[in-house]
Amino acid sequence: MNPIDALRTLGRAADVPAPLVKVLSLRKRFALYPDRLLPWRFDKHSRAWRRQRIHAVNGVDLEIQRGDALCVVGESGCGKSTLARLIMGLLRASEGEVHYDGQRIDHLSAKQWRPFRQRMQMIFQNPYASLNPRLTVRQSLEEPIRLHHPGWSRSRIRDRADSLMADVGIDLGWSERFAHEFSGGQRQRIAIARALSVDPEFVIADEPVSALDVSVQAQILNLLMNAQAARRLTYLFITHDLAVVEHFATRVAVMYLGTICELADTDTLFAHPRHPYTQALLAASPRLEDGHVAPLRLGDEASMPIAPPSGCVFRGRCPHADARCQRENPEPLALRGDHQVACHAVEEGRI
Ligand SMILES: Nc1ncnc2c1ncn2[C@@H]1O[C@H](COP(=O)(O)OP(=O)(O)OP(=O)(O)O)[C@@H](O)[C@H]1O
Repeated sequence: MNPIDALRTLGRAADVPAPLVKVLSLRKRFALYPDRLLPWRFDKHSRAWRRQRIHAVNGVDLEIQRGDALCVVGESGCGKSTLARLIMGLLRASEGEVHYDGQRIDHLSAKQWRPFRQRMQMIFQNPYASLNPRLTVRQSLEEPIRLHHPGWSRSRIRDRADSLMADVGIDLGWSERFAHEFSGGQRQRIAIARALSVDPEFVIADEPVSALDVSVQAQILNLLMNAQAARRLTYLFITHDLAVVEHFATRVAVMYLGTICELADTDTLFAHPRHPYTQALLAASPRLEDGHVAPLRLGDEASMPIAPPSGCVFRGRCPHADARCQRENPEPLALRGDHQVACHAVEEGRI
């Protein structure tokens, strides 16, 4: 049985509700030099010519249940945004599958994607990415409503835009202004209103507050949390800020070099992190000055997504790595409840 079929069987056997989003063995490789004809390099270890590619997402399995606020954390370049774009159909996967509400969506055409565009929306770090500078706020909000509800009257569309502005705290008197006339926080409110305008059920927010002042960040996070409660949304939330994770997430996936090394509900992850990388991340976070997690220094030999090493991708920086870690890629190990960790040292009880 191939690994994807094995995962499917596992999913059916478990007595849990069907996930809203399911990702199976997902991989995305980018050409390193897309403009070069021969992006090959001689690998002296395997004594073979290898095509140089960036392994941005390198075998991710993930389930998101309805009502989850799943935060994906990890350092810059570990593949968080690529994972989000693959799920949203903005990028084609090199391998693996994405399922939404029981239907496979990773291979659909643009036309087949259309109903999912209404159900799945994305909020970006830079709201300019989703706001057309030539449209007023009202036009920005009315455009997607009109597109997804072609039968609606002008007054109904207008009423919906008004109520969205009220929901996100944008004064109705400003509805004829353009995006550049607003502050960063207000622009993000408009981008959120635009994403919510089509009544999605699943929202991916890619670092939605990291470009904002700290004082504004909490307001936007509260807005997103209130929207989740009022509209029964499911979130995939990408961030590198652990304070945001603790405030916002119901579950956390920790990513390292294209793979998920640990996944748990938020309380468990902060109270009992098991993967050495998660422990290092938490130790580096100011909130843990009370010595809750022993500080852990990482080795320097960070691996590159261009040539991920054999075995565990974290082994070059891990103080617990041994010969098995060099050889074998660790599979996710189920601990208590929903807690999963991919680490040989944890599996063998060495840490
Ligand atoms: N279109 C692309 N072409 C080539 N390489 C890409 C492309 N998009 C992403 N990458 C590479 O893939 C890897 C993962 O990038 P990605 O943006 O997903 O990481 P990230 O964790 O979201 O980082 P950050 O937090 O800095 O946004 C990086 O090495 C990046 O340079």
